[in-house]
Amino acid sequence: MNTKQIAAEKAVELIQDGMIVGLGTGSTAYFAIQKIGQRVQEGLNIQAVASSKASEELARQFGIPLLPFADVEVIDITIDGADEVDPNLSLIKGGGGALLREKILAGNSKRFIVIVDETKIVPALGTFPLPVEIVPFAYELTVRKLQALGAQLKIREANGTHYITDNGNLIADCHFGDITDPETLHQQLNTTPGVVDNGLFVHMTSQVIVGHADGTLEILSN
Ligand SMILES: O=C(CO)[C@H](O)[C@H](O)COP(=O)(O)O
Repeated sequence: MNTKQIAAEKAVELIQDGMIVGLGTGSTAYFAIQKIGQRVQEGLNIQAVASSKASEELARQFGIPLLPFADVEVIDITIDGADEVDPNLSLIKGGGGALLREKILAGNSKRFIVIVDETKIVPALGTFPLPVEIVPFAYELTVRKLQALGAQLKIREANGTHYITDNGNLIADCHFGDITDPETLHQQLNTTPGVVDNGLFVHMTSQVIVGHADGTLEILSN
């Protein structure tokens, strides 16, 4: 079992009968979705909501019952990966492009459990480029505003053209150097016209489950 899978399967132990479960996106979340599917086949009675079309598809493949968002008041637990985790358990997410829906799930969850391998634990956020979701309309202007905030950025591409999120938007992958005050940067970004949301998750994490290369697990919480 690899380190991502160890962390993912530990997180899935927290799921109990009757819960509404938020499904993250990415290669670590994949292992969680797979394990949830296995538990459902063994009789676990839950319903789930997905943070991306890809995870929705996986949930279907693994036989996990999905719930329309209109029917959800609150999610009991969301399990998701991250690109970086700092000592305050602030995160960079969105490497897989699903940051907006992931944040909606996390923000509507009683518990937001982050699953990572040890390489994601950093002293300060910012080595991984911060994904910022921006609307296609006048995106060149939005890019200039982001540059004025200090970003060196690239518009994400896939198959030789702009990468388009599940919400029909673009992603600007932004380097700001070390992000020592994620709360302020989050606010600056999300008050920039044209920005839909950004991949900083501040004061949202309940627990981080870290898989180490030697096979051990570590649980971080504030
Ligand atoms: O935020 C995400 C997707 O938008 C992922 O959780 C993040 O990119 C980590 O991915 P992985 O588990 O594949 O390393």
